[in-house]
Amino acid sequence: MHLKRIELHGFKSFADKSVIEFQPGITGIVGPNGCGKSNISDAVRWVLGEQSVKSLRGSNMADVIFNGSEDRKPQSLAEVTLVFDNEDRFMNFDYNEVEITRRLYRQNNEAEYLINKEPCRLKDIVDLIMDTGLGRDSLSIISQGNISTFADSKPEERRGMFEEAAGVAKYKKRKLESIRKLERTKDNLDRVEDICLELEKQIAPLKRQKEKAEVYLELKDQLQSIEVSVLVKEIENLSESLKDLNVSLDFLDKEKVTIDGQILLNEQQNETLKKKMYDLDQEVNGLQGQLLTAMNNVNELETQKVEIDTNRKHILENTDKEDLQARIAQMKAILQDAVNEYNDRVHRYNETKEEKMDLEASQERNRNDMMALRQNIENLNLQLHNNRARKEQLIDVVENKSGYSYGVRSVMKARQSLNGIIGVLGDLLESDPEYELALSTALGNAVQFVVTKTDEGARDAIRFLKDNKSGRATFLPVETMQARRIREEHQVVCQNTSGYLGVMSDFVRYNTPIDSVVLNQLGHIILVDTLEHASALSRATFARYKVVTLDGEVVNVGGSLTGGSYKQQSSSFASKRELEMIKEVIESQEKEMTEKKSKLNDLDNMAREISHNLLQKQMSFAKLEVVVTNKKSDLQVAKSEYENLTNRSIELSEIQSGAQDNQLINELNEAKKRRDRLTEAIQAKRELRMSFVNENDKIEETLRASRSHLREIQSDMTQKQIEKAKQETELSNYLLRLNDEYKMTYEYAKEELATEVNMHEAKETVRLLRHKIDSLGNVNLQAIEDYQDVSTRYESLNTQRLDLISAQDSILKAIDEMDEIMVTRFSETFEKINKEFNIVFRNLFGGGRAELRYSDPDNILETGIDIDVQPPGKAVQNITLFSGGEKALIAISCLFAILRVRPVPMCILDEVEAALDVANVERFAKYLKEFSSETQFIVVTHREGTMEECDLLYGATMQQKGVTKLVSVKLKDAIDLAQTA
Ligand SMILES: Nc1ncnc2c1ncn2[C@@H]1O[C@H](COP(=O)(O)OP(=O)(O)OP(=O)(O)O)[C@@H](O)[C@H]1O
Repeated sequence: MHLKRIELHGFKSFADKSVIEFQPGITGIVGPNGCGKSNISDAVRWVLGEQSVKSLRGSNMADVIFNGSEDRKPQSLAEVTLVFDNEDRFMNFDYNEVEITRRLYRQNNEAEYLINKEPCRLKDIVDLIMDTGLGRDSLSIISQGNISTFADSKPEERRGMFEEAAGVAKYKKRKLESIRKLERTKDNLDRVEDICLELEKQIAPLKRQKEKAEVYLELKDQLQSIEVSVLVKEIENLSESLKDLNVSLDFLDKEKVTIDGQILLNEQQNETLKKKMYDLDQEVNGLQGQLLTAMNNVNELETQKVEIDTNRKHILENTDKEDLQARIAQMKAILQDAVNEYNDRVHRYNETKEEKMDLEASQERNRNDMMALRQNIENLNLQLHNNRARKEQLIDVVENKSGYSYGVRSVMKARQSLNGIIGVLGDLLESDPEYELALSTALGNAVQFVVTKTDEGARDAIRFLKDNKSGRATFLPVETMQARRIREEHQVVCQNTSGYLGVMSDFVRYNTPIDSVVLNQLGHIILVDTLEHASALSRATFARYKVVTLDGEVVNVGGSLTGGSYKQQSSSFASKRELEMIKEVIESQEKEMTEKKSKLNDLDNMAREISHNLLQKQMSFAKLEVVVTNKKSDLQVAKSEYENLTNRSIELSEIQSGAQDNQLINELNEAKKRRDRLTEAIQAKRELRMSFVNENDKIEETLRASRSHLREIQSDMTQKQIEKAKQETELSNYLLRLNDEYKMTYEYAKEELATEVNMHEAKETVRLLRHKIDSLGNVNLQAIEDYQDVSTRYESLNTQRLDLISAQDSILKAIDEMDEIMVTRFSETFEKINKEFNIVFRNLFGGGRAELRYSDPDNILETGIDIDVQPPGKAVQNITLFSGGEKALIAISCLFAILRVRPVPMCILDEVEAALDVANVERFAKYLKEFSSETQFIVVTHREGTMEECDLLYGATMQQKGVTKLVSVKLKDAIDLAQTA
């Protein structure tokens, strides 16, 4: 068996589909670093089932898929196929050629495995190659890394290689499977034993319960056969008795209804009588009330009569009629006086009240006026204060020239000592307010120019400023200043231009003779109304003149424009005018203030007067209130006395005429008649009521008899109903027992089972049976069934348990056998390899000796492998103590020793000889050659010595960046290629 070819597509740097053909013997793969040589051994390893991404030099499995290069996009799938020649059936597979394929998709990380293009599982591939020596731990793929770590590995890590060589891997795998099976069997056995134990615990009590239940059922059968008959008989007897009871109850019920009716009738009669008696009582009460009133009336009238008689006698004896009339007349006059006085005081009272209210209103008005006036004065005061402050500011500007420059102020201060100073131009000129802004604009800085009479005066002043370091100023000497004017032709143009108002010098007034100065400064400046007109006029006069507007905008000579808003009106003309104005305002405000203060004084005096008057009025009003009350009471006394006297006069007249007497006697007779009528009516009603009382007594008698009879009937009925309820309960209990205990109806029991029994004996038997059943205690009828179930289950599980024990024994036996085989095979192979190792070592090292050792000789199944070597001329040392090259050579010795004992069909050696010196490389290559008749070698190498022994050489290149391409090369080219590495 040998590897015929590898087909790669999308695997690592093999982006394109590549087919690498191999043949028996040694195939060398050479090429520069990083060109993808080792990716070939990765590909073989991957197809043979490698699952460790670390072994494949990646961080996850998708790293094996071509992930793109500068010019190539990544691939979505990696696929590698190994094609083996199997004509010798070395692989246990009945085909001459065996293709093993592995694929991996990037998108879902899904893997696919195929054997001869048929999908299969990874396990199938692993099983297929298991006995071929191509397994994971075999020597089929050995890299430089394996070689260098061989020496430094722990003894246990080296064991895999020896196991593979001894062919114990499959036993190991089987043993592992057996152990797993054993564990599963043990688990099952434990589970079954647990259940058995549980069931054993249940069986004994269940058996006891079952036996008890069977006794119970037996007794229950006996009981049923007797008790059913007893119950049927009882039910029959009770049914008969209940029938009789129902008949008696019906009869009693009817009788009760009759008596109830009678009682109801009597009660209604009684009620009617009572109602009548009640009505009569009400009527009698009413009549008695009337009688009482009538009797009182009679008494009163009789008393009056006695009083009248006594009074008449007294009056007639004591009263003088003429004297009475004189007193009435006198009293009438007093009364009239009292009325007049009262009315007079009331009138005065009302008048005073109105005056008081008027005064209060005046006081309120006065208060409000004063308050308003005070507020007014305060406001005026504030304005005055502000205006005075502003006046001070303006005086400072206008009179103290604070707005002027230091030089101008110095000159003006010293004007008396200087020669011919007329004044500051701004102070000398005046204009109407509407032209002030324009004038100020027209003058500009010239407003501060100092006008002198002569040139000499100006020079003197300049000298003065200079000498005293008092600033600078500009001087306009009247004597030398030249007038400047608008040319005539331009004057014509101006007059024909709209908005033209005149030449600025025409809009100023001045008292001193300074014509030349005024014309010099203003005679050539034109005044117009608006900026538009100013621009038009400037254009019309070729921008020769300065044109100003009323708002202070300017079109300068040459045509430039100046304008905008002023922060505040600050021209000296305006200040002067404002100062005059503010002085007038202050004067008028001061006058107004004096007037207002005097008015406030008047109001204050008035307030005092009102307060005084109001106090007077309040006091008068309080006095009058008392007087009116007194007068009113005097009037009432006089009135009452007058009325008494007039009443007495009328009374006297009536007594004398006798009218009063006759009327009283008539009234008394009428009252007596009424009293007698009422007494008769009351008597009649009382008699009628008596007859009702007698009738009522009779009905009550009947009622008492009826109620007593009714009570007897009710008591009888209650007895019978209790008896009936008792029997019904018994009956339903019997029926229930039939139903509950024997699951049958009364009809069924009577028809099918009941027999004639001696009730006494039967009841005794029932009692005894029941006693026996009760003494059984709790009975679990389910136990019979449960016992059956549990014991059947127990038997089945017990059988399973025995089967599992026997299976466990078999597995243990098989494991022991496998262990035995593995120990034998391993130790035999180990001994052979050990022998060969010594020989190969001596050949490669040119002498010395080497030995393999078990690290744990007592446990051959798990022992690690230690190596002791003694190169020629050196002491025995452990492998870890040698140089890199020596370690590699020892590892290679071991490799060849294993190959001698257990040749593998194919072996990939990836730069294993890289660390050897030239002489050792040659020895290594010779060994390869020696083994190549039995083993196919694929050698990734950079070493010439190795290349020389190769039967076929491939050069790996990356003509396209990042993509590996393999081409067949001659030895010379191969050496060149390796040298570019
Ligand atoms: N998934 C991948 N896609 C594309 N290129 C990959 C992928 N995995 C590895 N490579 C490339 O493979 C190259 C390494 O290949 P390899 O290790 O086989 O080189 P080498 O010829 O054995 O080098 P040396 O002689 O140095 O051992 C690197 O260039 C790496 O970029």
